Amino acid sequence: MLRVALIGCGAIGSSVIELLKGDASLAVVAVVVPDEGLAAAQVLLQKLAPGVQVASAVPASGIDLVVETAGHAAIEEHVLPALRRGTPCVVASVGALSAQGLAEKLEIAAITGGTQVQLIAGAIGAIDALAAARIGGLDSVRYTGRKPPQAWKGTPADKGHDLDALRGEVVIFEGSAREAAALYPKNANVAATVSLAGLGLDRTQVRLIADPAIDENVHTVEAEGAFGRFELSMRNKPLAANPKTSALTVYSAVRALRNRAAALAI
Ligand SMILES: NC(=O)C1=CN([C@@H]2O[C@H](COP(=O)(O)OP(=O)(O)OC[C@H]3O[C@@H](n4cnc5c(N)ncnc54)[C@H](OP(=O)(O)O)[C@@H]3O)[C@@H](O)[C@H]2O)C=CC1
Ligand SMILES: O=C([O-])CC(=O)C(=O)O
Repeated sequence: MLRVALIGCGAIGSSVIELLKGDASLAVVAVVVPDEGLAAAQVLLQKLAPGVQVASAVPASGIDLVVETAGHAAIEEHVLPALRRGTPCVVASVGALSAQGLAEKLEIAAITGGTQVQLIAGAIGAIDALAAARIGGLDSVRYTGRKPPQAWKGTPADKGHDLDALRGEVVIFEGSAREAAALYPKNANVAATVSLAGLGLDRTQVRLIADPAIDENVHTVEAEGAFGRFELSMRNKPLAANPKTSALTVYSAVRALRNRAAALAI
């Protein structure tokens, strides 16, 4: 049985706990939240997963696997120390790697601990195909993230647009994956994931769109290279608890955890 520490207990984290209930090969034994969120998390977890330890740091012992579902800041704060101690980590906030030097820090921490950090595919598919295509050489990769206006609230998109009054689609960002992930840390993790699997953070073109005509999170990837070309379009259902986040991200995290425990993984 793998003992899991979960960082973050919001929309993704609480759904992961629900899905892992009764799993014979994995048990969430600790949940890490910020100091100021400890009391609220304790109340929530008493109902959701009684007996789980609630803490403001990953316990230094008794943890076989860490999964981050918290946000960019949690990588420096919790993932790096866990890796240095030798605990493997699964990361959802892939956009954090848009900060200069963080990918290298993660690699060094994992090497120091003799372990591995895994970046999950999250809300997007075809990461395996893209990463394989990169080996033959890629010419161009374009990613478009299209979400309903409410998903862009609390982001820089608020400044230029009255999101409640949009009548048609608006391109709220156009630029590199690095800029997108840094400016939209809760909405452009997929941009970072696509870029890290493909042409890199600076050469991957990204467009982010607020579209009042949709109620799904629509992700499109167009890639071209020596392998040929592909176009992927995903229409993801958002989580009720957070319209910025697609439900598929939860399933992707659970898949990554179950694969760690499985004798045969796909
Ligand atoms: N790879 C992908 O495809 C996707 C990745 N994501 C990433 O997942 C993250 C979580 O998403 P979601 O669950 O919807 O977000 P929520 O805002 O619903 O939940 C975030 C949780 O993390 C906690 N938290 C925040 N900062 C820290 C920290 N430094 N240490 C520990 N806990 C922390 C929050 O606590 P409190 O409420 O007390 O602040 C809250 O419990 C997003 O921020 C995004 O980076 C999201 C969607 C897709
Ligand atoms: O969940 C999604 O649809 C994608 C998302 O928020 C992100 O890329 O950060």
